[in-house]
Amino acid sequence: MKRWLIVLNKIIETKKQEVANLVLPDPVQVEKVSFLEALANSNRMLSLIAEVKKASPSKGLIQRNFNPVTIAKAYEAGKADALSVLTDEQYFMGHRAYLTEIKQNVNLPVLRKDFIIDELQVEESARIGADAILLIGEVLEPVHLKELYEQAGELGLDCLVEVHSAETLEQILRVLTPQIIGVNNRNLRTFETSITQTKDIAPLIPKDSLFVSESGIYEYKDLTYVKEAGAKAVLVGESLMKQDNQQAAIGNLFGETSHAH
Ligand SMILES: O=P(O)(O)OC[C@@H](O)[C@@H](O)c1c[nH]c2ccccc12
Repeated sequence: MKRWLIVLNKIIETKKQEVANLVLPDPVQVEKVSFLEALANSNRMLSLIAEVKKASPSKGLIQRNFNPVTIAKAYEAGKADALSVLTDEQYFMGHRAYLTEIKQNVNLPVLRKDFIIDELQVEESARIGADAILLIGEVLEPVHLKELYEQAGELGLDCLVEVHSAETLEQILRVLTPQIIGVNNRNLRTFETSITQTKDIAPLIPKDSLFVSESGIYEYKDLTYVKEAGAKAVLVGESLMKQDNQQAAIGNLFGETSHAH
């Protein structure tokens, strides 16, 4: 078996251990900002969730001199609508402290990007200052996903419900109509990435759900492709992170003339 095929299973094993050892931090005092509203009210052709991501299992180290707050501020200056912050330590070199520090320094709503499998992590997300969490359809049983979704709602957190395949989305829609649905263009088991996934799944997205296209978006023509397919927002990490200046990187992606150097 190819090594990458077992990465997702390994990540979930790690998460189970983390949950078993999890000590809930004291809640931080930060201002809540609506993730959903920020995405619904963008001035751009597509709303942008810009991701603070140091490394990943598929790409390795993306940015060497990584300072999460500096990046988040540059994304804010570049007029991102929301941020996604990786908090997984072992596979993405993230940290929950990064999310808290960003919330203390930036006014954009922040999504906690991690592999959430347990109620305790939802509570933790609220305490560290997240405005939203990611729930992954390929990782959670639909009924459990719905429970976590409802718990998040009670804590004032929005959920980005992510799916890769049509089958997963169909199963989820039997029990829940998420307000925000993300199609991950990357298959988390093979790492194969193609934005055609967004177009293929688009007909299944309920009309009242905000449709996000995630991963593998590199240039302006990718934006027009997913917009054409019906997406209202994009989640972009690597292509912004690998450039020197994240503010300019947003301008480059959207084809705006940027004077930032
Ligand atoms: O770096 P990219 O290809 O622009 O992708 C960003 C984001 O979609 C990706 O990091 C992601 C989507 N779903 C995930 C689930 C877990 C970890 C990471 C992810």
